[in-house]
Amino acid sequence: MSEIRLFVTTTEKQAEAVLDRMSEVFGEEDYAIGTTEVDEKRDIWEASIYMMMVDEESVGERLTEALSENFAHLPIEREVLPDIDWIAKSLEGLAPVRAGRFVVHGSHDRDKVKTGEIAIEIDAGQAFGTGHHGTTAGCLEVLATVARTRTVRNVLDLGTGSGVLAIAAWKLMHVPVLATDIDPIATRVAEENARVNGVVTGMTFATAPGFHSTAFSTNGPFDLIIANILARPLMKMAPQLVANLAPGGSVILSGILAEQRWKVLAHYNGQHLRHVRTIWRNGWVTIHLEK
Ligand SMILES: C[S@@+](CC[C@H](N)C(=O)[O-])C[C@H]1O[C@@H](n2cnc3c(N)ncnc32)[C@H](O)[C@@H]1O
Repeated sequence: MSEIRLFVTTTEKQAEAVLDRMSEVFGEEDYAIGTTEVDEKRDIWEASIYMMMVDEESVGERLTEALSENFAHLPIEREVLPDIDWIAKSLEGLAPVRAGRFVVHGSHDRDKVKTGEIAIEIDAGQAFGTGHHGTTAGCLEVLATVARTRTVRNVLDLGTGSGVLAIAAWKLMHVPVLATDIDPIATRVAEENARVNGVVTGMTFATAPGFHSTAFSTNGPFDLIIANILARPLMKMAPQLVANLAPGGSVILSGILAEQRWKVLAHYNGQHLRHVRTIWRNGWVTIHLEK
């Protein structure tokens, strides 16, 4: 059965206000809600709620009612989230990607893994993260360095997508990993990918926008936090992210365009993190910071 996203498009400030209203009405129920940046320069954001098609009518009516007082001018839009097979088809045949000691490959390329490599099998699917994007590859490269040079007892992968980074961290360090995403489909795909990659224990999954879940206090604070999201939400989340970081812990940030890196660094320096290293891949930067 298809999954549906109902959303409104507005400014960041108003999207946050809509999100608060959605939390008041749907907060106790099992629907994922969240805001997403669409266009940073023009300040266009979406506030969304996700549900299965069977619940769409009742959620739609309650959402219309909830937004009627202060947000009636924002039309409620609808998206049917695409089926796995459709996306998988368009990405079939992708070649394996190598970063640090990792090789991320599809199931059709299992035989291309070389001795000594850490293989992560991810078939292109509904969640971001086949290793082909400069941000994912950048995170894998920095992750390998952090694992070699720092003591890491637990990891948070915020915005896990396909789960590729969480699986990489687990395979490399064999420590508990919390993998979260705002998108319930991603969380589900990540869990399935973890299973395919032989992760049997030690990995926890949660659907949550930002740090809005008890999973963070239950599993944290973390020695390593990886967040490959986008510059704007990363800047906004800086205080919460650092609050969930253990003393001496490392942060790997990505999803940042080269020209945005100074702003992001300024936000994290403001939270007393020290810049360790920045790497570039295809116009994207990945930043390693330390508490
Ligand atoms: C660029 S993808 C990264 C996926 C994977 N970690 C990787 O490196 O390939 C970003 C992911 O972050 C999730 N995301 C975006 N905003 C978020 C938020 N506020 N809280 C949690 N997850 C978020 C998206 O749903 C998406 O799966």
